[in-house]
Amino acid sequence: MAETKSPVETPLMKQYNVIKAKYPGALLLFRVGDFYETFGEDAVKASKVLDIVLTKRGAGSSSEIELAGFPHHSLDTYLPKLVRAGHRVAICDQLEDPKMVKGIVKRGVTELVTPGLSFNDNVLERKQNNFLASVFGGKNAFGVSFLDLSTGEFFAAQGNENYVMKLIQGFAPSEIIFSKQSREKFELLFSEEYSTYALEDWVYGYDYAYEKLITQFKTASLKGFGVEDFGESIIAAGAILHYLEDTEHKDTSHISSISRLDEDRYVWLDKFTIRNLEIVHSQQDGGVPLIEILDRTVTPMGSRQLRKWMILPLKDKVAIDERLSIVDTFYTDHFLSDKVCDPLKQIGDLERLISKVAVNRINPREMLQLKRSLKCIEPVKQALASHNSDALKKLADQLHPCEFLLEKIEKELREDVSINSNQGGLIKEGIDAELDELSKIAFSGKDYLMQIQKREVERTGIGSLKISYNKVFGYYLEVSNANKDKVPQDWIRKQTLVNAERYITEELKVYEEKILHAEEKLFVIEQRIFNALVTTAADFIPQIQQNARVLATIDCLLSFAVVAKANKYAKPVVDDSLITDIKAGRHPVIEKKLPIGESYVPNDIFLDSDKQQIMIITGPNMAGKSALLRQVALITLMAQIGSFVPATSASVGIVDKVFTRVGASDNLSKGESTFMVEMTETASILNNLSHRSLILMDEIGRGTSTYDGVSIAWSIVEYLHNHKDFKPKTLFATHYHELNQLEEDLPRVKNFNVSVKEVGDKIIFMRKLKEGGSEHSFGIHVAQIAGMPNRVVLRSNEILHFLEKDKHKNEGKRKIAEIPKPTPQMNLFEMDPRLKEVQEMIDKLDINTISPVEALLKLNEVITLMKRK
Ligand SMILES: Nc1ncnc2c1ncn2[C@@H]1O[C@H](COP(=O)(O)OP(=O)(O)OP(=O)(O)O)[C@@H](O)[C@H]1O
Repeated sequence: MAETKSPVETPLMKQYNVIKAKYPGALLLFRVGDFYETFGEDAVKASKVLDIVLTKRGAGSSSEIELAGFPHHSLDTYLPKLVRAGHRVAICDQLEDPKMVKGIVKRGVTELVTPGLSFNDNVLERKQNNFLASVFGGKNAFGVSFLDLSTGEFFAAQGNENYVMKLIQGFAPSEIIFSKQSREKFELLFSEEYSTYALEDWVYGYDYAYEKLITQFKTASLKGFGVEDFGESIIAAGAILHYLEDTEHKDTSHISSISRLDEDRYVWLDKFTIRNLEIVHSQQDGGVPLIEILDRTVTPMGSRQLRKWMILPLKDKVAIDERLSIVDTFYTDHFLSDKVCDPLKQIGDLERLISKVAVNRINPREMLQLKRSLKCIEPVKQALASHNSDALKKLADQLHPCEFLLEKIEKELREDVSINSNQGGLIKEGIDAELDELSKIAFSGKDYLMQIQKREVERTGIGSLKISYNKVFGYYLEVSNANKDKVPQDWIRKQTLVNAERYITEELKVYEEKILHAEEKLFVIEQRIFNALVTTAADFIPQIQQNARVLATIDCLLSFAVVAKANKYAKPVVDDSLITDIKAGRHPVIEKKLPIGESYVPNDIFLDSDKQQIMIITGPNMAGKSALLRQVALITLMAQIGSFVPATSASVGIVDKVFTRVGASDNLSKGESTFMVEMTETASILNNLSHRSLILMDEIGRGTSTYDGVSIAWSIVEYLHNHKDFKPKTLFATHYHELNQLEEDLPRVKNFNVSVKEVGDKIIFMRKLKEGGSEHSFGIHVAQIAGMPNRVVLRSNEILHFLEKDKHKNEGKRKIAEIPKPTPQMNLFEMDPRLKEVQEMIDKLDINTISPVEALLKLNEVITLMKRK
C-alpha cells in the first residue's frame, strides 16, 4: 500500500473504483505490491470468510474505508475458500512491472472466478467434473448446456422441463446461468441447491449464440456436431461462451466441440429415480451411493466418466455389448488387465493438464507430469493392440502417443524444475548456446564469490565472515560487532544493524553485476523456451483430449472388471426382448453394508409382457420389499452401463425408462403436501409410460387414508395392466393385502411375498421371495423392536384384533364399528393385592421405636408374603 495515504481520493483508489464498477456483484481482489487487498464491503466479507484481520484506512476521516488483504502467494489458499463460500471473485492484477513505470501501475481483472468456472486445483474435485450449466426456456422446448472449463467438455441437450431438470440433477453443476427475464422461474427452481447468475436477456438470442459457437469451433455451421436442430440448447450453449468472455476466460482453445446429449440414446431416469435409487448421491448423511461400490477407477478422468455413464445408461444393444465384452476380457485375462492398469495408474489428470496448456496456465512441474502421463500411453496402446479382441484394437487405434511432444519435453525440460517458470533451472544443457554460456557465468560467478569469502576470511581473521545477498544492496559481507575492528580499510560500510555491520567491496560489485546480469538474461531465455514448449503442447490438444477420453473409457471398464471379481458379479445378457430374468439377484450396496455375520439373501425375479408383467409384493415391514425393488432396477441399470451384475445370472431385456415412486412419507419434501408430491410424481409416471419401461412403486397410496390409498393403488395397477399401448414391467410393493385380489382378474398380475417365519410371538425375517400374497404386516412387532413403550404395543394389538374381527363381520360395509375404549390403567394395588397388605404392614410401623431384630423379622414377613402366589 505504499502508493496511497488516503484510500478514497488517491489515484490508486480512483483506479480501484473504476475497476470495481465494471464487475458488479463480484468480490474484487486488488493487487497492490505483494498483496491482494479488498476494500469496503468486500473487505468485511473477505475477513469473515478467510479469517483475516479487518482494518480501517483513514480512520475518522470522511474517506474511512475497511481494508483486508493477504500476501499474493497465498492466493491458491484463499481463493477456493471465497469461491466455496459462494462468492464470485474478480482477480485484479498489476499489468506492468512496477519497477518500470513511474506513477500508478496499470491494473486489470485477469480472471473472474465463479463457482462454475475455475481452474484452481483447490477448488476442483479430482473425481468430479466442475460443470457450469446454462438453461433456456423456449416456446417449444427447454435447452440446457453444460461446460466443464477445466476439461473442455461441452454438452447440449433439449427436451421438456422434466428432462432438463433430470440432467441438471445428474450433472450436478456448480453454477447455473440463465437470462434475467427468466430469473424468477429459475431462481425458484435452482437457487436453493445451486449458485445461480442471471445474464442480460439479449445474450440468450439464437443468432448471437450460433455465431459465438461457430467462431469458437472455427466451423461454418454446427451441422458436424449434430446440434443444428437443437435451437434452444444452441442458445443456452452460446450464452456459456458469452459468460466465459465476461469472466475474462479468453484462452479457450481446448473447447473445440460440443456433444449432443440425445434423449433417445440413454435410459430415461426421472429425477426421483436418480435420487431414490441413490445412483450417484446418497439420500442420507453417511449413506453409500451405487457409484461408491462401482468406482475402482485409477484416473480422475475415469472417475468423472463413470459418473456420466451412471446417469446416462445406454439403450443400444451393440454399444452395451461392446462394453460388456471388454469388461469380460479384462475379467478373464489378468495378465492383460495388469499390463493396462499399471501404466494407467501413473497417468494422472491428463485431461485437466492439457486444458491448462490451452489457457496458458501450465507450470513447469505440471509440464513434467504431462510428459509422465504421455509416456504411459504407449504401453497401454501396445497391451490393447496385442490382444486379439477387435474392441480392444479399436481402442488402441484411438490412442496417440504424441511422441514428438514427449521427446521435446524430455529433451528440454529438467527433471528438478520448480513450480514457477521464472526462477531458473528449467531448461537442460545443450538446448540453447546462449543459455549455456549465461549459466556458466552465473554458476562460476557464484563459485568465485565463495573464493572471495574464503580469501577475506584468511585476510581478516574473521572466521564467521559470510557473503550474503539481498535485493537492496546486492552481495555484501556481514561482520558481527565483536569483529568490527578487524574490517580492512578498502571495505565500504553500507548498513549498521544491532549486532552486525554490512559492507561491500569493489570486487564484489563487479561480480554481482556479472552474475545478476547473466541471471536476468538467463531467466528471459528460459521463459522463452518454456513458452515455446507450451505452444508445441497446444498443437497436441485434440490428440491429448482424445487420449483422455479413451483412457477414461478403459479405466471405467477395468474398474467394472475389478468390482465384478471382488463382488462375485456375473456377466448379464442384454437383449431386445421384453423379459427380465434375474437369478439370485442381490442389492449391490446393501450386500456390502450388512452387519458382520449377516449375509444377503438372494432372490429370483422374472418379469415379461406376456405372463408376469406386474408383481405385487406384500410382506411385513422390514421384510426387504424396498431392497428387492431397488435391486431389480440397479441390476438392470448396471447391465445397461456395461457392468457385470450382482446375480448368478441375469437376462435383461433393454429398458428405456426407469420410474421409481416411493410412498409419500418416505421422503419429506418442503412446502408441499407430501401426498400431493406423491400423486404428482405418480401422475408423471403414468403419463410417460413406454413399452420398455421398468416401474417401481413402493407403497403408493400410503400418504392418505387407507380406503383412498387402496383405491388409488388398485386403479394404478389396473391402469398399468390394461394400458392399450404398453405393458410396462412393474414391481409394486404394498402393505395393502387387498391388492392381492387383483391377481384373480388380471392375468399378467402375480402375487408374491417376502417371507417371514413366526416362532412363538417372534418373527424371523427370511427375506425370501415366494409366490402368493401375505396376510400380515407385523407392523406392531416392528414397532416393538424399535423400542415403542409397551403400553402402546399392547393397545395396538388390542385394536388390531378388534379391527380384524370387525372386518370379517362387516364385510362390504364401509364404516368400522367403534373401537373399544382402552382399559384404564390399573393402579399397582389392583394389579397385585399382596402389595396392599405390605402397605398396611408398613403403615403400622414406627421407625423410631423398632429394634433392629424386629425390623429384620418384619422384612422376613414381607418376603414370605410376596412369595405367596
Ligand atoms: N435380501 C436381503 N438379505 C439380507 N438383508 C436384507 C435383504 N433385504 C433387506 N434386507 C435388510 O432389511 C432391511 C429392511 O429392508 P427394506 O427396507 O427393504 O424392508 P421393507 O419390506 O421395504 O420395509 P417397510 O415395509 O417397512 O418399508 C434393509 O435395510 C436391509 O438391511
